Amino acid sequence: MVPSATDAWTATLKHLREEIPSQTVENWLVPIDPVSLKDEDDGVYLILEVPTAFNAQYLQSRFNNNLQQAVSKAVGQKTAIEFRVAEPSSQKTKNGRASSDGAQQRSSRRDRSGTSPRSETSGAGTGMPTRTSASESPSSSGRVSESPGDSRDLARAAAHPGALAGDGSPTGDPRTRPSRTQRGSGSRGRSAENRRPPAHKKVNRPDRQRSSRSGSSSSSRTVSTPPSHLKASYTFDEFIEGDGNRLARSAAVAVAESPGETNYNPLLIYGGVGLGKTHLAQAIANHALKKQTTESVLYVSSDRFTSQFVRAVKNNSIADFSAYYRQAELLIVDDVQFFGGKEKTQEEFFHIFNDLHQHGRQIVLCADRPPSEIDGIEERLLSRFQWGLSADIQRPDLETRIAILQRKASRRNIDVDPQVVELLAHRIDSNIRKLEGALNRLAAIAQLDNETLSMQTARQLLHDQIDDTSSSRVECGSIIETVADYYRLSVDDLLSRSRKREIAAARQTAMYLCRELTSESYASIGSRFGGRDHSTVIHANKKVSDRLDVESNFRQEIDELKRSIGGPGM
Ligand SMILES: Nc1ncnc2c1ncn2[C@@H]1O[C@H](COP(=O)(O)OP(=O)(O)OP(=O)(O)O)[C@@H](O)[C@H]1O
Repeated sequence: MVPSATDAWTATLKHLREEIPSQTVENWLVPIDPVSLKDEDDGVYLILEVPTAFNAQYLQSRFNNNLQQAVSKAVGQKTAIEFRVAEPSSQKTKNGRASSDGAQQRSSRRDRSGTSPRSETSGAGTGMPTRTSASESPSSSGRVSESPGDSRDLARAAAHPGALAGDGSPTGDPRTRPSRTQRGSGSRGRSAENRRPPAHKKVNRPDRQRSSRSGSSSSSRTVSTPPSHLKASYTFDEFIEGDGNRLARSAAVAVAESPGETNYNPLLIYGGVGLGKTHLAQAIANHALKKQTTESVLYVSSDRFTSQFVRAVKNNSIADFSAYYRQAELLIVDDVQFFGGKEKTQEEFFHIFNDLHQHGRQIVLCADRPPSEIDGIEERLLSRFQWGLSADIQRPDLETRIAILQRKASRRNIDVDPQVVELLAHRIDSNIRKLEGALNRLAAIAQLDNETLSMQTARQLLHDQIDDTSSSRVECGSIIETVADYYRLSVDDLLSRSRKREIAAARQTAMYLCRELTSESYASIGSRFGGRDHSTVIHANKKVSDRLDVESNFRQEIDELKRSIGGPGM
């Protein structure tokens, strides 16, 4: 006769409190829910529900023996532990704290032994069986079904002070961290850690053993719900390739296929606002998780990383924080420019970066500008950002913008006239998010009116959009003045018939900006430029769009001009 799961767990906690620092018990063990205690043919099992896959891994790697001994003592006979990861709906927040965290963790384990997930191995030094189990059955590939953690992992790790304090070296220490599952049999290893192979070549590191992260020989598995805050739609398939993003995209695919094994480590993706950096970064994560090319992925924004770090400092739980990130096999940090000026956060990130990099873990970074232009980042960190591959994403050309719009429209079942797509793509060329927003708005209006998207509705929308976002309505007159001033020309020059190269170029720029920043039609803009025909304005618009696609200096000029002009979205 075995006791109830609750009684067994209460007694277990009592025993554990004698061996493990109380703060650690509070942080890592008290949140566990005893689900059931089963007396089965092959032994007794205590099934424990943990908030995240990370908790299960951590407990296994740190307290395997203590847990087994304490549980067996509490139950009065040899008892194995089975971890289950709570469904998100049943996940609780400790102390009523809302758990919304940006970090995300997923781990996967391969059942290299081919044994059933229920087969146990002896816990080290105890002779006791241990298993981490799940509600899923193993995949047919033989990989033991895997556990994407949820986004709350670090919140729990970092928000629970002292989880590691005083109980040994942090799990993040590479010397104590369990190594990774062996991927293949051969190890054509590099002889020196710092020797870098040519791009795309796989790096086989002798030090990269892929054994169970838990550090035990257990064929255990941990399963939880799918990653909650990676956008499922952010995949490579949904990312339209164009000249402006080809390099970044193919590097991202290479990294997702073989995290840590290409020369692109770190992979830094940079580019202007709304051009698809996050999409690409999350596509790496989604692909790696789907194809199981890695065992754990952490995706976090630099802001969240910073706030977690600050909280960890406050709670005296830096070791938790550090251990958490050092567990990642693929770490993606978005918007690293926001590390600027945050010295302590940078220092912590520097050490995490070094540790991960040294151990062949993949790092992906996103920034809204090239590393050399990121202010307030220490030189040593900046140079690491540029260690692997820096790939920029440029504004998509017209064809790419059209293809993106068509894809987005078809995914949302929006019936849209190709002419409307083209109109949108012409009008909004600097930010895909804006482009998508305009399409969505058009679709919503069309749905309300129960009609397909017509050119008229589209024009109206674009007109509205400019009015909505504009705090001060931009006039063609002020655009012409600003552009003339910027290029050290006179307004008369711009309005003249002069074909001098610099004047013609400035005039086209001014026409383009009039079209972009005001709601005026081509014809009306033409009339403002000394009574020119609307086809001249269309031509100017095209010329400028083409230059924007290929000339980065010119893009900067346009950005500066837009800032000087002010108006919508500036
Ligand atoms: N090449 C592309 N193909 C399909 N969709 C794209 C592409 N580029 C961007 N998008 C879409 O544009 C939107 C904005 O992209 P995303 O958030 O990745 O931009 P970002 O560069 O990270 O922006 P920010 O600098 O504001 O963080 C997303 O919905 C994304 O799917």
